[in-house]
Amino acid sequence: MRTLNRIGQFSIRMIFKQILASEADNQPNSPLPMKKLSKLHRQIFSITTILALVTIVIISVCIASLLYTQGIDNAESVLRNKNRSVTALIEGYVAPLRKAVEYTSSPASGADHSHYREQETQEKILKLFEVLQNTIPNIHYIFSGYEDGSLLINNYTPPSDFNAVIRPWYQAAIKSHPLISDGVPYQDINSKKWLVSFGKTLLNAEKKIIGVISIDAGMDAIVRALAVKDEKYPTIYNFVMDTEGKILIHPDETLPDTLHQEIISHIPKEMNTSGSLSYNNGEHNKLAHFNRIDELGWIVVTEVNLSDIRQPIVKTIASTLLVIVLGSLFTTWFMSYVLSRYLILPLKRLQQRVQEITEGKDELDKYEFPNNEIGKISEAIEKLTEKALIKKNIELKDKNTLLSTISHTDQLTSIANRRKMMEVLHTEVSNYQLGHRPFSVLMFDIDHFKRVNDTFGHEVGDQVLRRLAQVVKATIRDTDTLGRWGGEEFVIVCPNTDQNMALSIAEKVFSAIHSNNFPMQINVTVSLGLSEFTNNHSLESILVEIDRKMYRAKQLGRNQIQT
Ligand SMILES: Nc1nc2c(ncn2[C@@H]2O[C@H](COP(=O)(O)OP(=O)(O)OP(=O)(O)O)[C@@H](O)[C@H]2O)c(=O)[nH]1
Repeated sequence: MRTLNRIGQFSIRMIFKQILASEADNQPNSPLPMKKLSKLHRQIFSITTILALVTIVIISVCIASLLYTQGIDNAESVLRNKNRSVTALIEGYVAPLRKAVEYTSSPASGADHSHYREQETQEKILKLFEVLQNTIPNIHYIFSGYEDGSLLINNYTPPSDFNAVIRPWYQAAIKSHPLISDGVPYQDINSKKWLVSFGKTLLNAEKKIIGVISIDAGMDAIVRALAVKDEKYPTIYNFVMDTEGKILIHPDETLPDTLHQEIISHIPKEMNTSGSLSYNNGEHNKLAHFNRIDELGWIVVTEVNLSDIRQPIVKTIASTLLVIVLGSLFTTWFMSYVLSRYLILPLKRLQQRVQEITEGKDELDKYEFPNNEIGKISEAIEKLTEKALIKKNIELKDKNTLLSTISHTDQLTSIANRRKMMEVLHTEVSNYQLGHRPFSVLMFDIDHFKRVNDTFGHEVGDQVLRRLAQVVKATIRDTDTLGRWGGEEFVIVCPNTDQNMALSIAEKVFSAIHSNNFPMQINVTVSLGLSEFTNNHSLESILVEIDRKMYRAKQLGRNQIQT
């Protein structure tokens, strides 16, 4: 049983492992590791497992009780059949003996026992005994005893003090008068063989008892019948007892005369009854079947240890339950697999893909949803989410671009504003520090711009600022950045540009401004300072330096470049 239990537990553990492992294996198109069970799967799995366990328990209890009842019924039927066959054999064995007793005791036999003292009668009786003994081979002795203590028997001379009247067979027959006595077992003094004796009273014409006729037969055949074993139930055991519960015949060598009161109390008193009973003989719980043969005063009992019956039943129950448990676990695993494959996996996949879409993953891995309602709904939801999100992403990107442009652009001139120019300057300083890439910074301010505003108005002033920005932007290289530093002040950042190249750019700017037609024919000039960034500079110091140079240009009469 223990081994069976261990095998059962091991198998159950293995199947549970398989069930959990199958979750990860069920992802044929899965690019993502799915080590954990999904919440939905866990819920479904626990519900199906609980249902399976409850079903297993209910089915197991039903099957176990059914198998147990059936096992006990089978054992009872085996006991009944065995008991019946032993009873029939005993009855068949003793029937001719009893018939012989009846015959020899009746006047119809031709032997008139009332004249047993006469020589002729004795000869007749002895002849009759001889014939019967030859006819029925089971007869060991056939003899008659008479009220005067004498004995009539072939081939035996009783001792001189022999008194038939006090012999047990004589007493038994007297006790049973007018019927044949019960079968009385006894051990023969000479052969030591166990014999059974049947006797009947002999009557004279006045119906007065004058003696007893007795037939003794060997019990070997009965003992052999009782000794028959059963392969299925090794402890099966037959015996014969009298109505007091005393064992008369059983298959052992000796005949114990122990009392079996515990059985007798269960056996009904009605004549010739049979049935089942269970009892404890002090050592074992027993199941038994009995058959009363009241004409013999015998009860034939066939008993077996209950443990003998229970053992095969328990084995059958255990193996049946193991099959049921394994079957149920396999069904649970299969249901889990099917649910996972066609219901939970697509939903989990949908959840991941929607998450990926919302997290902004550009390209989703290829995944084919199953061809069922869940698959179709999942596909539709995925597409819907994708569309909505792509639209939102585009809108957001546009807005971000716009925001970035606005935050880096000067509103009036549409060139870079001061914040943008600071970023450009920081980048150039970093590049310079990384690879000594030269760069130069130019700063210029419109001369007497206040007068423009004062003379032509602020609107014209704005137009001049816009035009100037256009002109300068068109003049410098694409790699150079022009920005409005503030008011009428502008900055140009020129990467890969040393002092000389910066001067030439400044001159080009000057020339472009001079040759340009500004609104209202205004003559626009600028004062410009420039510097190449060197190891001695920081961003702050170069800005201060070019500002000073620009100021000096103003001081020295404006419309000039200071390097
Ligand atoms: N129309 C217009 N005028 C501006 C703008 N920003 C600054 N200004 C004007 O630019 C003028 C600058 O004057 P100042 O700082 O005195 O310098 P300036 O008149 O150019 O003289 P110098 O720089 O010494 O040659 C002020 O009148 C400002 O109002 C702008 O965005 N639009």
